[in-house]
Amino acid sequence: MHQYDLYGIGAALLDTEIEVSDDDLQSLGVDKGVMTLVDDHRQHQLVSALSDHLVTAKRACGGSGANTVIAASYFGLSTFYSCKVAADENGDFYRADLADAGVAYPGTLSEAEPGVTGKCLVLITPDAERSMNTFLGISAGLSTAELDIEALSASRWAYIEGYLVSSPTGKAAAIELRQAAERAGVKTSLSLSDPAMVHLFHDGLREMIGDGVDLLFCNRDEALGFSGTDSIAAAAEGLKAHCRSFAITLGAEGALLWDGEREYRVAAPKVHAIDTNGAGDMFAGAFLYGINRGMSFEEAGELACRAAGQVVSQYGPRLRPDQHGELLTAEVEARDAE
Ligand SMILES: Nc1ncnc2c1ncn2[C@@H]1O[C@H](COP(=O)(O)OP(=O)(O)OP(=O)(O)O)[C@@H](O)[C@H]1O
Ligand SMILES: O=C(O)C(=O)C[C@H](O)[C@H](O)CO
Repeated sequence: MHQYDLYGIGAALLDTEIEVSDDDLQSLGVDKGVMTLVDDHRQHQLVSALSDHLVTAKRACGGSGANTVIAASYFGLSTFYSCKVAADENGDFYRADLADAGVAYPGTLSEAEPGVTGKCLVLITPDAERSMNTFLGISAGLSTAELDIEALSASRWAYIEGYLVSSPTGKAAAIELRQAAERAGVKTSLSLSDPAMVHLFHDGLREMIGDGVDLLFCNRDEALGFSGTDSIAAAAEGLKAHCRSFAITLGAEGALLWDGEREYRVAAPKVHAIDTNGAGDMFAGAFLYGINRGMSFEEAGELACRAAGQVVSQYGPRLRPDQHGELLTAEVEARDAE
């Protein structure tokens, strides 16, 4: 009997989203389409330069891994999340937001230390692309101290955010989590997170993956960068050496899935995309829900594409709680109609 369906780990970040033009990105010197680590000062500088463009006044706890685990929780999985916040207002907010979403967390999250909770400034261009400037704050010190091996051992699946590779202690925590999961017979999954992480920390990601995870998530650029090729077919072959199954997301073209035996292409619904922040995170959350509930890769991929299609049609990396239930109802109706 498993206490949790999904145990995740990642950086705890509060998101602020701002709509900008490509000219804004250029004049502010922001790299488009990737996550760049910045200090507090640079983040403030960007926010004040763009304060009249603000699109999300509402704070929500983000960070890629949290977006995934919260989505999985709203779909109906029992979830646990390891992360680190500071003893500040954002830290209190983050803890409350996780609890509201029904996500359990380790005791260490309640013993927050002095410092600053991490923040992510997400700049959205008219082509719906997201360019992120992240100040990790106290999340840079996320470490094995935030792991709860008992909770992990009582879980069905583990999910590791690849962004952790940028912090030496975060990477060590990710590796220990994977190894503990392997010892306890918990299935392992990991997201390569961002093309910049693949480019800057390729070897670190290899260490985090070890002899291979059960399920690897990545997008097109991450797959190509990780495999050092410019063809998706070749990248897919290359990835098979590092995992027992994968889901490669392909933006508006949906996803390429491999369940260890067969490959499947799943189409994305036609939507008007305005903000792709968190699209990959939602895909992973919905997909993990699906396979936890016994769906085939193809069925889980269809649900994940529908859910991610909804996320890119609205601002912010998360859906409202009720939207998860609506997606599941639509899923059942679509299957009944087949
Ligand atoms: N324009 C779009 N139209 C429909 N669905 C989309 C679109 N863009 C993304 N999606 C959905 O989101 C999923 C993930 O998108 P993508 O491959 O761009 O991942 P990503 O780059 O990791 O996203 P992000 O890093 O911004 O979270 C896709 O598989 C698809 O289901
Ligand atoms: O868009 C992505 O790839 C993300 O991972 C989303 C961000 O990490 C997250 O919302 C930032 O807090």
